Amino acid sequence: MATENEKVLVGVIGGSGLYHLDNLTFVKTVNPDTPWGYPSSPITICSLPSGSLIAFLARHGPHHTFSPSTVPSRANIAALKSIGVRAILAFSAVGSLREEIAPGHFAIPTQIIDRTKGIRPASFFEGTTIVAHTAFGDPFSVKLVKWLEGRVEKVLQEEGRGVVLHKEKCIICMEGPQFSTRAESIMYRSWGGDLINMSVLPEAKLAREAELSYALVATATDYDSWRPHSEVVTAAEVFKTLQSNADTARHVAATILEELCAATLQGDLLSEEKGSMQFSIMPRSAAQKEEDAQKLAFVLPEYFNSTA
Ligand SMILES: CSC[C@H]1O[C@H](OP(=O)(O)O)[C@H](O)[C@@H]1O
Ligand SMILES: Nc1ncnc2[nH]cnc12
Repeated sequence: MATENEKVLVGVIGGSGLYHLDNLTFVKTVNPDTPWGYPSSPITICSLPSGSLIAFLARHGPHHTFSPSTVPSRANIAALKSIGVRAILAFSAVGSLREEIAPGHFAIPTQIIDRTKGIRPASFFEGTTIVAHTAFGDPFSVKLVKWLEGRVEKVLQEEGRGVVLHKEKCIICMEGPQFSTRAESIMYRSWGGDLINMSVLPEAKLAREAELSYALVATATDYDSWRPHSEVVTAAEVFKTLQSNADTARHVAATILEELCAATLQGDLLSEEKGSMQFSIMPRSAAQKEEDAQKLAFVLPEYFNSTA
């Protein structure tokens, strides 16, 4: 029986350039076989100085072999939940759609515009006989975002490299793998987009379905392609800031994870998501297949009793 300290309540998802964390003691790796397959990388369990455990998962795999469209997000989220994770701190390399968000700056978005093309499985209920409609008006955990804003800003200020944190921003999630055209980039700005990436969806949707608190720390690598007299975004441009952003992200994680584990253990950050699916799942009918309920029990044991 795991003690409170041994529970892995916090998961970190690393994006492009962020394939490991620093200043943690390696405990073990686990690779849960979920009804949606294996996660993109084995999950590394590490301990913090207090003994609290965290789980780290590389979104694109340890050797970056999954493109944004092929990341097995259902397996990733289900695997994290299955080992006890309740709150996810995700990192992502993003393009900036605003002059004031310079490459090297960080942002914690509060809204998302979905420009993926429907080719990524985006629901645990997809392909089953069970229907659910999940609230997603606030796509990130409001409490976790608020909790992070002050802390991440403080770490960045103390670090002294002038990394600015932007708050209350809207992120466009595009399909990729190609970057946007100039016309698309300009259109996204007119829609109110501030940031752009290829990875926050369906990750955030699935975290919500799994009743996990989820927030994103977006690390700006480029200005995308909207600036009239500038070059368009290229991978080479992104790579210029990817490494230093990842170093800063590791520093942020190393500084706040201890307190994040404690807050998660106390349940302070989880109250919005916990129980949120109760009225999202359409009432049981005889037409719902038992095998589907068993599959969903892996990620939502609260509502589906597994008889497997
Ligand atoms: C390497 S540029 C495009 C790529 O970078 C971002 O990945 P992640 O969100 O995992 O950091 C972006 O979403 C694209 O997937
Ligand atoms: N400009 C951009 N568009 C989409 N995803 C990105 N990730 C980093 N920069 C990006």
